Amino acid sequence: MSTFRTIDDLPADSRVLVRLDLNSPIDDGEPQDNRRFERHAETVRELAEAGHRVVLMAHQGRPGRDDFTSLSGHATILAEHVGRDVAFVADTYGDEALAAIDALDAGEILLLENTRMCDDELPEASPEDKSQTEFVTALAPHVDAYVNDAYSAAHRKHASLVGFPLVLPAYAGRVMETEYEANTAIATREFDGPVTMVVGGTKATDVIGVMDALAGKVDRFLLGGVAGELFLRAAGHPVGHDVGDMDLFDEQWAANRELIESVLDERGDAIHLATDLAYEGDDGERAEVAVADIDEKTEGYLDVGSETVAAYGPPIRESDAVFVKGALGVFEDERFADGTVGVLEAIAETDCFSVVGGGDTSRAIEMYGLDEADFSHVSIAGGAYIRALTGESLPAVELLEDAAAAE
Ligand SMILES: Nc1ncnc2c1ncn2[C@@H]1O[C@H](COP(=O)(O)OP(=O)(O)O)[C@@H](O)[C@H]1O
Ligand SMILES: O=C(OP(=O)(O)O)[C@H](O)COP(=O)(O)O
Repeated sequence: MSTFRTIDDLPADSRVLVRLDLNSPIDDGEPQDNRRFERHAETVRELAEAGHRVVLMAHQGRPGRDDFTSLSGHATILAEHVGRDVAFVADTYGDEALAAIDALDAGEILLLENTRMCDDELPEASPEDKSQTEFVTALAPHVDAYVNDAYSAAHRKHASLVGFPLVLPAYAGRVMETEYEANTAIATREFDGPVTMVVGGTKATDVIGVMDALAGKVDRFLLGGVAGELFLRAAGHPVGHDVGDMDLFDEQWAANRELIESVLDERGDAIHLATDLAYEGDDGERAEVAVADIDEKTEGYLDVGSETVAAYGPPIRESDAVFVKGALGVFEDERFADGTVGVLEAIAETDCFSVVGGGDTSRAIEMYGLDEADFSHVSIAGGAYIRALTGESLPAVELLEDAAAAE
């Protein structure tokens, strides 16, 4: 269990500054509703119903990228989930923001503008340095307490995450509590039987490092997605090359080749690779090929094949714990969802401890009519989740623990 102070410990009638992670897919300039809104709404509603004055901070995208937008649309979506008005002010810590904070009544909710629109937020620096930025010194006197609910951003040393806990009493929100407990389970929990990790997705560079770090804790890895093809390539199969204007494989192969080869060499018996792959045939339908029959890379493979899906079922059913990071195929296209849905269905049928992580992968659960209740935890974190799996501590989480210990 964590040693946080939680929102249960807040003094009555507090003016609270709450850090959420509402970072979302942006389509046509508009944020798309997703699990992050639904989960954070619980913390926000509880604070407002308790009579606190609630000031929210969050980020969206990064300067220079297409997904770097204002949070005004986020306020609308969040309000629907909370069931209360969420006011928005297009300012981070200037006079307009401070006046709006001061004007809040008990139970009212205000969302400030994208924290990354303020220069003090982004460069990573120590909590001490961040606590002395104008962003933090301007906002802190206008509130009584700081609540961090943004577990999924807790690996970043940004002002809104690490600056405030040094100058305000700091508490964990409900999402922080539940994500922390479930995601650190693999580092702290002992399992009686085998532990399996399903590894896929596109961010191979992230997960291959995690596979190496978890080698002593995970009994078997079931591979698919981009990482799966890179391991097949290391095993001598001509797959895992970029076709056309793809940019998923070659760069990640160059960056990780040595690590992949050494993980395969040392832990080969624990690593299950696809024996067949799926691609788009000439008729536009799903086609499959046995890996052993692939002589040269001409196709872009978009899923593991049906023989592989069938082979991944038994190890999942025998497991005491299963952790998923990344999809086994391009599940957004129904033709290539078999691998991802197949492993999620196998997990849902067992009563093992299971965590499904990653914003993208977890979307497959509702897309294909699976029941979230059949998994122990569906995480809204990606980068923070895989760091936690290795036992790496997250700076913003550490500060909450320090705040509780110093009480
Ligand atoms: N073979 C593949 N080729 C291209 N994309 C893939 C492949 N397999 C899986 N994907 C994509 O990986 C995405 C999820 O990857 P990633 O971002 O690493 O995971 P998450 O967001 O769950 O943390 C999915 O949206 C899926 O379309
Ligand atoms: O969405 C996030 O991370 P994730 O994609 O790893 O889940 C967090 O909001 C962190 O965002 P960042 O990776 O732009 O710092």
